[in-house]
Amino acid sequence: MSKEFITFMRNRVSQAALNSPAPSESEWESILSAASRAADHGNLKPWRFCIYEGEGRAKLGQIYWHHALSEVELMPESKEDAFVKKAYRAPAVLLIYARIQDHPKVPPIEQIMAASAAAQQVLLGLNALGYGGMWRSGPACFTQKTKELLSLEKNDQIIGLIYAGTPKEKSAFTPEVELGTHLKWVRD
Ligand SMILES: Cc1cc2nc3c(=O)[nH]c(=O)nc-3n(C[C@H](O)[C@H](O)[C@H](O)COP(=O)(O)O)c2cc1C
Repeated sequence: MSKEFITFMRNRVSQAALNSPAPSESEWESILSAASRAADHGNLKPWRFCIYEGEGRAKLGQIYWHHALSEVELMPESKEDAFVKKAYRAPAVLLIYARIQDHPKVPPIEQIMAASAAAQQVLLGLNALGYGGMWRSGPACFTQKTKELLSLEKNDQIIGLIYAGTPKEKSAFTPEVELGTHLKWVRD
């Protein structure tokens, strides 16, 4: 099992092209429970999850659109559809954000790291159940305007959106891994 698990992690790939079905409610619960075992300094559990699916994605699409309206002067109304459609790139979209607490020993960056670790666990969990996922972000993830539109708190930090569903095609390739220049041993 341990060797298989290493191979499974080694060969993980993102999937941009995703169809229905997305994970069921109980599958999401098991993925997100497993993701909630991410490393977490101070046991703060800073990750928060919100799943948009079905027509719920229209709400997310409207957030993309209203964010764009707030950023671009004279944005033509005709562009609304294109922004809303982004939320429909997959049958489900998981928003992950970190709820940052003031803590004497755990600075915000560590809370963001813990929530990011949870996001990576989500990707693995999706693949483990036969689903595909793609972690996306973009400048809109890092503005106060988006937080307002999502009714998040001022100090919350968006980690990203994981688009989830069933891969349109099974990935046949083994991703390249270049460890050489990323690893140094210090032994004496
Ligand atoms: C924090 C974060 C944000 C990302 N945002 C985007 C994005 O907005 N658009 C995109 O195409 N890929 C984005 N990616 C990269 C993809 O999720 C994916 O990792 C990349 O396409 C490489 O594919 P692979 O995971 O199969 O190696 C992001 C990755 C991370 C970790």
